[in-house]
Amino acid sequence: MATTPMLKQYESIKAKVPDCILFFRLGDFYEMFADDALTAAPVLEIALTSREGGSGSRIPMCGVPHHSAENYIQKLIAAGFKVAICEQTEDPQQSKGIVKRDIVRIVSPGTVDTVAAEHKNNYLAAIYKEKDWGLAYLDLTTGDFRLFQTPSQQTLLNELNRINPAEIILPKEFAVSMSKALDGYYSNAADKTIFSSLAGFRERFHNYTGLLEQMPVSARAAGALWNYIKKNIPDSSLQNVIELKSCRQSEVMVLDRWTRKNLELVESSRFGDERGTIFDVLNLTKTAFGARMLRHWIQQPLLNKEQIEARLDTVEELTKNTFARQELFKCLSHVYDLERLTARLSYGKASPRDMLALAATLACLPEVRKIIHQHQVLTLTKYLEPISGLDDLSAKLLKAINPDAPVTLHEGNIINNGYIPEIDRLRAVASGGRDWIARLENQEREKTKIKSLKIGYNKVFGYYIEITNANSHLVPEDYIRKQTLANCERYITPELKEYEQQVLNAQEKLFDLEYAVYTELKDEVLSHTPPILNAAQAIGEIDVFLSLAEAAVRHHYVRPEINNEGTIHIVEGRHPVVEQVCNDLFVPNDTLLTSSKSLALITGPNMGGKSTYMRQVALIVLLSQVGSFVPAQKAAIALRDCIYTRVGASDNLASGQSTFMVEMNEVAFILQNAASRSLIILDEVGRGTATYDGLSLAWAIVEYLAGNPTAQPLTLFATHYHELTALETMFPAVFNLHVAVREKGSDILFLHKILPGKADRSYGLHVAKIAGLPLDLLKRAESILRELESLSGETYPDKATRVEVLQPSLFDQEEVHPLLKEVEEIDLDRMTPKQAMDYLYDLVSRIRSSKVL
Ligand SMILES: Nc1ncnc2c1ncn2[C@@H]1O[C@H](COP(=O)(O)OP(=O)(O)OP(=O)(O)O)[C@@H](O)[C@H]1O
Repeated sequence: MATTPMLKQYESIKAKVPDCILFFRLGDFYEMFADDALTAAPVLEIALTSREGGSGSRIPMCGVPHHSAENYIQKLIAAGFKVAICEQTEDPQQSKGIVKRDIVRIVSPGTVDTVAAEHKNNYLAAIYKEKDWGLAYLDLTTGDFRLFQTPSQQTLLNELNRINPAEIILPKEFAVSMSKALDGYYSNAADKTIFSSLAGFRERFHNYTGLLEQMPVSARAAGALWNYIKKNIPDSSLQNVIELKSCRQSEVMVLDRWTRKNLELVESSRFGDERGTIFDVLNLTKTAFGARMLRHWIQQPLLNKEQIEARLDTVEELTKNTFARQELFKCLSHVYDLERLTARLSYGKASPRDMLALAATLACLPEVRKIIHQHQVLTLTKYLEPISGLDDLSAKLLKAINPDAPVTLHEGNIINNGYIPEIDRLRAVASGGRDWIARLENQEREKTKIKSLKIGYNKVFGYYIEITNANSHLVPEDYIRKQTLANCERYITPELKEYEQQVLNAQEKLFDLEYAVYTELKDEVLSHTPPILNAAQAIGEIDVFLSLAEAAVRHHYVRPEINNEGTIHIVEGRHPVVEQVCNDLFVPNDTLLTSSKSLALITGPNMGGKSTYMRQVALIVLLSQVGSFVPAQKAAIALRDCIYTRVGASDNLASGQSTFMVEMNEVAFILQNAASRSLIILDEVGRGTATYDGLSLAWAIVEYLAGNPTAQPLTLFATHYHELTALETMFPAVFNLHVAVREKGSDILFLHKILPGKADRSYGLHVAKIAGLPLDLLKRAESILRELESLSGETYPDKATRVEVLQPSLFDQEEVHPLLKEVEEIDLDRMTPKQAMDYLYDLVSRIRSSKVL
């Protein structure tokens, strides 16, 4: 129990935020005490000390400097803590007794004002449930605020998965029932009252009454979200949040979370980040907000043909107008993150440098307009208006703010000379004062004949004259002694003090005036928030179009033709990501899916390229609906409402589901939701269970998809169950494709070419050989394979597949070539480098002349 008044004050404040680490402001530091200190010190890697807690006890303590607190706060947030910031709420010099302190802000993952990932949004989400599910999410660092409402919990989870919120608020009563579904998210159970007192929110968004009435459950979630922010960041004006948007499912393509994951749209399974994704290939944007917008576009392809064609028109024009594209790109590379700068301004966190960045960005807008005009980029003319009207503001800021302004606000040097006459005058007095002091120093040296006489300054005594003890006998009588040090004395004179007062007064007035002028400028910028955010939106879109056009040119993409006839016809299609790693070796493939031939069954060896092919088709369709050009020689794309994929094995052991269970869940979801305007990719469905169970399921799934006369989605189905190929003769919609391989002795060569008809075999054992399984094991596997095939042969729908297997053994031990033997026996340690080189030349020439190796 603390007994000092300060620690008592600490305890009473800490009691208000038991779930937070309390940053308690003491002078220039934020201190943490007791359990908070014990928890935070190791996370922040700072020293743990202790402080007198009264009655001889000591309390653990650690602290961080206030000017670098942001980094430490971020570290604690990243480690899963919430941080409450407690400031001194009165001037310590004016206060009697203990300084008043209070909590000014509670920082949690969804309410941080700085985020490291510039390409990603940082959403705070709230969920509410009545009959429907309501979702609202807001990125405080960009002002993006959206509503989403759906009757299906699965769809809600899907949307959550897409936006990947940093934090979720939900009413306490759902917290338990939702805990499994929200596993992996940072969630906060809140009191129901914050979901019901919506007056403040409704007042702020009174222009959106219609939307709020259409989406009443999401409106509640949005209101709760608003209340939560107002409570946790009471002094934020939130002026950067000006718009409320709705996310309507009917306007964008449905991509469930498995599809987004399987197609590696914005996050790859290999790296867990954007490397190796479709976003990575297309993202040539120059601005952070352009990159964030592209991320959204890729995850939300459009459904409306006119909108898609309009985007394609813009991309096409920019691919053709190379000069305009390059000029615009050059211009946008000087653009800073307008959305996040505006957000920082509205939190009162913007430094003069942020204002300069904003001004420099706005100063690029006339140039963008000029390029659009000069190069007659017709599809971009609609952006001219939103990027106009801010020139005066940027000119004013650039005139007002010193390009070398410091990060801090209270030490002057913010405002340029020549902007405000009074600032110039005060600055002249303050710096003239320094010249005057230098003159006085010389004058006093001459007068006293003390060469070492110095005039110095410190915060306690102000200006003083310092004289070493050796010269003390020369000190004039009018000097007033102020301080005695080991080898000198410090004096003042009335003249010095009088001038000091003038200088200090001028400096103080200067700093205050500079701060006031800066605040005025800041308020003026804030009053322009809506046009600035509109300009950001326009520049973001231009940036995305430039990026799509540049990617199209660099990677040789073509404009897809969008149709409503239900036909996907791709000539020489490529996988946009795999082709990047294969360079010129990628083998393009054709695709033709129509309403009468809607289900392609693809067989062929492991490693043949089946998955790559199916994903490539899905990605080409998706990119077309994003409004991007596509990797193909020609592409006619039937508009799709949704793409479903079930690719490869995945498990969700954390939620207690086995691999097979997850697979069946995903397939069930697809079958329940697929309709004629869906594209379905199924890769080796059924392989997670016993062979016959798997085969029967796969068979029945194909029948289900191909046999429905009213709703036949376009489907690509890859399988190792060769028996399924017989379905081609039973269902008119089904047709077989296979991946070509060439056999070369006991080896196989993957041609990665998709051809009509079925594959004759799987080559699984060949692939295992390539992977390096022991030869003895492979031989044994081969004999088991033959045995099994002869046993089960009669049950195969098509026996032809079996005959081919009866061929000479693949895995007989090969005779070792004499050259290899010779090389193996060389003793390299006994050779000089010259001998080794000669030997190598000889070896190469023998190999070249030999046909054997
Ligand atoms: N069209 C292509 N051109 C060049 N290389 C390709 C092509 N398609 C696939 N590949 C290469 O082959 C590898 C295997 O492809 P993929 O995973 O698609 O085979 P698969 O037939 O689905 O195999 P499995 O049946 O074992 O899942 C890929 O990693 C890629 O490097």
